[in-house]
Amino acid sequence: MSTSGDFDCIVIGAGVQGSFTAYQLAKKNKKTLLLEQFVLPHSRGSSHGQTRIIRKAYEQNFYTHMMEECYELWAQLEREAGVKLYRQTGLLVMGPEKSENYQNIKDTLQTNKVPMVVLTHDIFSQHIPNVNLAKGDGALVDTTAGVLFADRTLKTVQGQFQKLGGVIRDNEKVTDIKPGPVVRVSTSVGVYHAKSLVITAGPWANKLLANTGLQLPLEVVKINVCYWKEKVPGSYSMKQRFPCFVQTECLESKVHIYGLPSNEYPGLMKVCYHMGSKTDPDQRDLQKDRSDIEILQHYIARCFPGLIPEPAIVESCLYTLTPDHHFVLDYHPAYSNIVIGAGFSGHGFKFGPIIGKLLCELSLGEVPSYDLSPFHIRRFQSKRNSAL
Ligand SMILES: Cc1cc2nc3c(=O)[nH]c(=O)nc-3n(C[C@H](O)[C@H](O)[C@H](O)COP(=O)(O)OP(=O)(O)OC[C@H]3O[C@@H](n4cnc5c(N)ncnc54)[C@H](O)[C@@H]3O)c2cc1C
Ligand SMILES: O=C(O)[C@@H]1CCCC=N1
Repeated sequence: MSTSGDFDCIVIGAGVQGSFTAYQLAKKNKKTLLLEQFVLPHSRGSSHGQTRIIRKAYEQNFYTHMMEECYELWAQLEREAGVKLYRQTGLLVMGPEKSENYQNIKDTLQTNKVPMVVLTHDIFSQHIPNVNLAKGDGALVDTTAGVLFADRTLKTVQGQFQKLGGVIRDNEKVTDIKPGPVVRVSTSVGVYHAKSLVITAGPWANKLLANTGLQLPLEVVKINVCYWKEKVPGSYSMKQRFPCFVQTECLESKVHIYGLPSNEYPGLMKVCYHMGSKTDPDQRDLQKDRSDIEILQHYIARCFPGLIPEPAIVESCLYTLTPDHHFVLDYHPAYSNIVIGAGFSGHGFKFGPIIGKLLCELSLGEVPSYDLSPFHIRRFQSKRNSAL
């Protein structure tokens, strides 16, 4: 196979965002190359694992708006590939009734007429068994929410990209980028040229952007992905229609705690802390902080009495955080044919199809389908609120 070539577009990074971007470009008949440093599939970045939450329950209207179309795009891909990628379970949101976070989510759902159910304390346990709702906490269910099958998504979207004539070259690390009207990309194997470049390198974004003279305020943190054993197997399972959940804040933590019904490992429910400790993505396994697990243990013992409060499995995954936890979807400030998708801050998977569409639009010089001002690089000069 040739180790050099000319493309309409090169996409760097075959995580969820790069894979959907490459697929969208190929759908528009653009000759596209998707480069990945590791052998695919891999578990060193942010997109691996079996499951992710999809939801419309957000504090900000702009995310809920984007999710309206995004659900359609997920369904379209499922139909096109004949694969099931989404399972509706609902998302239980719990948090201090009067808190800003909880009220903002409720308001956004109401404003956007998203189907939801408010669960008062007197009916809560009828609907959600085996969960203790804290005194003073409100509870609602975003009924549109559910679980995305993550690994299956990557396999599917990369497969569809290849069926459209797209080229994936894995085990090929990008080592240099030379900007210009035609961008020159060097890898561990060869040299490629393209009219435009999309950088979706996840936790490695700043390492790559250094080749273009840009650094973004990104922080990479390692997440301990914890699975907890059900005392009665199946009591929090997807089969029993147990929902995903987010606890916006609680006695133990101001940081969100979230979980998904047991499914991928029978008898084990995934419950995680929405923050981790700083790491270098190439040194991930040296970061051994487990203080979040202690917080989770206390929370689980108090609120999920049907789980053994000791993690049965701990896996690793990386978040790439921006200061406000909103994404970066923008042109490179110095080069209009280099597009950046970065900083997905632990909540970007569900947006994959729409991010792919938007990054494709930017790289083709089209007007983006949504107002991208919340995602512009220039916002880092001013302060903003955080996202869920
Ligand atoms: C534990 C955990 C739980 C999460 N839960 C949810 C959830 O419930 N719902 C949700 O919507 N989101 C969730 N997220 C967030 C979501 O998974 C991420 O936002 C998303 O996966 C980011 O994808 P990415 O493509 O930007 O990054 P990545 O998946 O890391 O992809 C970047 C790719 O670029 C490649 N790369 C980097 N540098 C180079 C180079 N020099 N040359 C070639 N290739 C390179 C990397 O190897 C990698 O494959 C979660 C994340 C984690 C870690
Ligand atoms: O994005 C999601 O839905 C999950 C749950 C809430 C915190 C971050 N990720």
